[in-house]
Amino acid sequence: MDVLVFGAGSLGSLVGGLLARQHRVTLVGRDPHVGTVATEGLTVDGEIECHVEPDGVTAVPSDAAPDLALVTVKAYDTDAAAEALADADVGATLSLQNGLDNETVLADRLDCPVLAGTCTYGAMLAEPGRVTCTGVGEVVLGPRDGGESDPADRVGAAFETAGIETTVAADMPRRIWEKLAVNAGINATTALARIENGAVLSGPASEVAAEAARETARAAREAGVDLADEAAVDAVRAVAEATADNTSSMQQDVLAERRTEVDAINGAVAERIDAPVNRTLAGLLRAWGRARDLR
Ligand SMILES: NC(=O)C1=CN([C@@H]2O[C@H](COP(=O)(O)OP(=O)(O)OC[C@H]3O[C@@H](n4cnc5c(N)ncnc54)[C@H](OP(=O)(O)O)[C@@H]3O)[C@@H](O)[C@H]2O)C=CC1
Ligand SMILES: CC(C)(CO)C(=O)C(=O)O
Repeated sequence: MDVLVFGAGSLGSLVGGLLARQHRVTLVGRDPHVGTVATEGLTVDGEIECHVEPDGVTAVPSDAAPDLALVTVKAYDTDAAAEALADADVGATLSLQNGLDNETVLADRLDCPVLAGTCTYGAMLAEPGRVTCTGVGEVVLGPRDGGESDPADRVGAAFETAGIETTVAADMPRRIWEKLAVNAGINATTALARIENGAVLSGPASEVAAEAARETARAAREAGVDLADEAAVDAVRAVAEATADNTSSMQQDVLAERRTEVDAINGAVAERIDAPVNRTLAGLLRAWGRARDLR
């Protein structure tokens, strides 16, 4: 399969690097990283180790015709990704991003099937040309409106062939909302309180995280997706237990004074329903970002 990864930072470099063990891969990202990849190849280390030689470029080539475009930019860059891919002859697009509405933004602009995905692999770009796998997880992908499709089956098989743990699922809307509940519960809470993920399992942060997840479940049901409050809260607890020592991505962003994905997570819930906890979490993080001119 010919794969173009749009947004070769941490996750895109890891998944693109793993795919490059079996497929033709082009990483679209920033220099000096993609320049190093183009000249010296890409090293994956940490929980998976390999060295591969994908192409590395800073823009979508004008003659690009990939079977798959994998979108791994931060949620606030999805519009730009859609714009950059619009003129390419793409067979199918898959988002592995966190947050809501990424697939809708891509589908509105692109003339190809858009697949939804979730990913629990952990990745960190260590230096130009080297990405660290911080956790082996799973990719779940499928049609963005649910059900089955040939493109989803083909992409799932291509991921499996490359040794990526993959499930092709017929219920992506529910899975996307459940992942959103996890991120809504854990990310902003841990970023604002400066605590590790496990600290939402008990004590004062646990009710904040649980209520943010319940509100997300309510927004899911309003959108026609069957996600029970308790399922959302259980998902938060399961991920917080499994990642107890992790610093969430949003806390890492705050500590590094980078823009966060709060608009696509808590902000997306508060936009859809009256959700006081998500509204408050989003408001505080937006205020923090505004004070630092990050958006
Ligand atoms: N890292 C992880 O372990 C996981 C991440 N995710 C999700 O995956 C998504 C990506 O996360 P992550 O990989 O950590 O983010 P990164 O910021 O590391 O990667 C995104 C990369 O895309 C680049 N980029 C953005 N716009 C363009 C453009 N127009 N042209 C070329 N390159 C561009 C960014 O460059 P620049 O910063 O210079 O704009 C950055 O290098 C997020 O939604 C995240 O929540 C999900 C599961 C795990
Ligand atoms: C699952 C979790 C909360 C793990 O840290 C995550 O996705 C993130 O930090 O963005």
